[in-house]
Amino acid sequence: MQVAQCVKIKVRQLSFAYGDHTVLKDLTFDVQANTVTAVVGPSGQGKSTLLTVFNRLWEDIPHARLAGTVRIRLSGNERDIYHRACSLTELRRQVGMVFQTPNPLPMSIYKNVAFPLKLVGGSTRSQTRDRVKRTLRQAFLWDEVKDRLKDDARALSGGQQQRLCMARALVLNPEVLLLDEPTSSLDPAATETIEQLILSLKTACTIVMVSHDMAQVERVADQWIALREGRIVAD
Ligand SMILES: Nc1ncnc2c1ncn2[C@@H]1O[C@H](COP(=O)(O)OP(=O)(O)OP(=O)(O)O)[C@@H](O)[C@H]1O
Repeated sequence: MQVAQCVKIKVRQLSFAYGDHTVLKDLTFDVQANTVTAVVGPSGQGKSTLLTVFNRLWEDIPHARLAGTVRIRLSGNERDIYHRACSLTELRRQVGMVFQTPNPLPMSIYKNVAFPLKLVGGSTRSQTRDRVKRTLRQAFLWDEVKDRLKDDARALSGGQQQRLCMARALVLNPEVLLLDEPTSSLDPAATETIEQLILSLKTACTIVMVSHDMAQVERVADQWIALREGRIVAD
């Protein structure tokens, strides 16, 4: 059966500047739902900046400004994420992010994944337990940590820490997952596991990832956006 494609993210005439340094210039593109889109290009071209546009993470940076529109289909409705009616808390729940260097919180493996649920509130202890277990399975980590859930998360290997961070981002069921060079600090085996994980997550969410590694992009991405001097180029 053919699954109808729908547009998840609609970017129109997006420009972005830090003070008088314009980093993104007049970008227009769509991201289809349940796909992996890679953002590629040389260093300093605005790839990480573009990711932060999708969850408004840049907004506290002094003198940073954005023009154009970014619409994301969330809970079935297309939303202008910069409209004042769009709640930042809700946006951040639905658009998760994982960074280049794994950043586990200084607490147990279990508590790392349970943390966002605790912040949001409303889950019983057994609901939290079930959700943490399900998410650790989804992040390909359960079998490796099920007997040491109370251990400090910082004792895990780099690859395990990154999968834990993916689990922490996934536990609230985000519709969009932003990954900023998620494997750049990992060895080839850990990288392969994360790539398998990314592919498996396509059924659950739409992924936008920054990568410097074109071989990786070929392996995991359905489309890519190449940035050069702030514009999209066709390579
Ligand atoms: N908070 C900030 N304030 C001012 N300028 C910034 C800020 N963050 C990034 N920049 C500048 O914006 C430009 C784009 O940075 P960005 O990190 O988005 O690029 P990138 O393509 O992700 O780079 P890399 O591949 O090296 O991570 C760079 O010139 C950078 O110095």
